[in-house]
Amino acid sequence: MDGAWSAAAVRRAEAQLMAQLPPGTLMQRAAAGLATECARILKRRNGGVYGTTVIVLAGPGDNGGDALFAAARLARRGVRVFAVPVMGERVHPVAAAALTRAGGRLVANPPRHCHLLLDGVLGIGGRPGLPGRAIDRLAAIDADTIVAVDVPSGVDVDTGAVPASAVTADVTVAFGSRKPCHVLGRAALLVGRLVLVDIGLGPHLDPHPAVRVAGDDDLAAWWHAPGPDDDKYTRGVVGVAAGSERYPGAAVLSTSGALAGPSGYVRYAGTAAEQVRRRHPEVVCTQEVKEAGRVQAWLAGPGFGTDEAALAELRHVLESPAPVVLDADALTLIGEYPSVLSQREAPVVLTPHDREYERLYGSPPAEDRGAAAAVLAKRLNCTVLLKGHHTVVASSDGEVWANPTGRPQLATAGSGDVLAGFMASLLASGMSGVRAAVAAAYLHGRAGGIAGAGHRTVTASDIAKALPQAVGQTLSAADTPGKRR
Ligand SMILES: NC(=O)C1=CN([C@@H]2O[C@H](COP(=O)(O)OP(=O)(O)OC[C@H]3O[C@@H](n4cnc5c(N)ncnc54)[C@H](OP(=O)(O)O)[C@@H]3O)[C@@H](O)[C@H]2O)[C@@H](O)CC1
Ligand SMILES: [K+]
Repeated sequence: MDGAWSAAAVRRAEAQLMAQLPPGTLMQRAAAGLATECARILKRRNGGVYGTTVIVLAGPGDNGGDALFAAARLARRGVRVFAVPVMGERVHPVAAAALTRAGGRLVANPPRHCHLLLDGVLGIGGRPGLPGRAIDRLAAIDADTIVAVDVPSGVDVDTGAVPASAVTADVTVAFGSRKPCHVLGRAALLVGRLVLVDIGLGPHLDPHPAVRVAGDDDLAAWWHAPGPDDDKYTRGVVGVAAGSERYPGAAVLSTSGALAGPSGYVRYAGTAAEQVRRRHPEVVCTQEVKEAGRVQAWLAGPGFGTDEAALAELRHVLESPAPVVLDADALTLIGEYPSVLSQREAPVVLTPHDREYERLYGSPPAEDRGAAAAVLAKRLNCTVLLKGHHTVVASSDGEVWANPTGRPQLATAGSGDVLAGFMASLLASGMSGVRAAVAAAYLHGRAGGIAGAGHRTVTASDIAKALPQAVGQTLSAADTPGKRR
């Protein structure tokens, strides 16, 4: 498991490491990594480094220091460097002197165009918002590529909120570890491509990051691969209570998601049985939840309706001792009748988008989306998957996960139905609520990437079809592909 560490946690690790090293070593490691990435970009876009133009927006702290030292390295390779102090004359004095010695210039008025702009205004010491001069300069300079140093300046580093002006980067070169702003909220949209430079901080970082980020190895370790003694029942039976006469497609799509998961058997209960049977002959269909027989996990909600019949079916699902995923209309019903959840002891995963969150919580999610998911999870004693361009999962005891695989193509009608069905299958196979939510978001995002490769347009059915390939790619990429049950 990887993660993102808060500014305070990074500073604690930095202090431990710095105590073992000569002064300035970490900044030189950071600057070397940054200069290497900049040179790579300049070479790719311009065929070479020599003769290109780089402008540095330099703030008053060490973030500006990193940028100036990196720019000095580039100046020594023949780059024309112009550094603009954006907080009066306050710049890192040693780094500024190094740049001048290397042939770079500190100027108030840089050229209007550059091949690469280095955003060294604010790093982990920055408060949200940009100094006025940085805003003016950003507006006046036409840069082919903007590279943010450590974080895009102006964002709230620890929450990913962007309450005021901030830099929009093409590439962010981060030192030592990810920070929450790289993976959460609107800030994550400003990061561009994230490049991590190892400066030796790893062994000194707290083992519990502020935000967790799953990878292929986690997914493979959590995945329940069938063993020789398994049958369709022991692999887990998943029940899907979804769809209605008006919205039969939701039933078809959520069963498609469930069929792509690791469980061995999918039951469908609802009024769209005919459509489900026609599309998926392997699904066993009944009209009502209480006729469905035993399952190891339920999904309730997609296309379900919010009338009395739907509420009665939801109550039947929640009476079951199996874990449940509640999605779409089930969330609206929970918002209206919160007491239906109060007797629940088995795990519940809720999958709200922002409007559904508001129905459940009473106000829209805060810009700190990790905290927003965590407060709802705590209040309702559930796992919460808060959908967005960077989906977040929170457990009721405050664990927060950011999904690294999402992409805008996933915002298509029915995509959430597929996600919810797939997640229910993971739960039925024996995964915990949090892991099922994290794994489902991860693989669904990857499936969206496969389905949308080459800028193809993507439908929810395409995502469902791509899920088995996403599972295959993820398990094959990991060191230990799936554990035996
Ligand atoms: N940690 C590590 O392991 C390593 C860290 N390294 C680097 O150090 C960076 C952190 O540097 P840092 O601590 O000097 O803080 P930084 O972000 O440059 O700015 C603080 C200054 O900005 C000011 N200021 C703040 N907000 C403002 C605002 N909104 N508008 C205007 N001004 C504002 C604030 O002034 P104040 O207002 O508080 O007087 C203060 O002077 C880190 O991101 C990384 O790049 C690497 O070199 C090596 C390893
Ligand atoms: K920055």
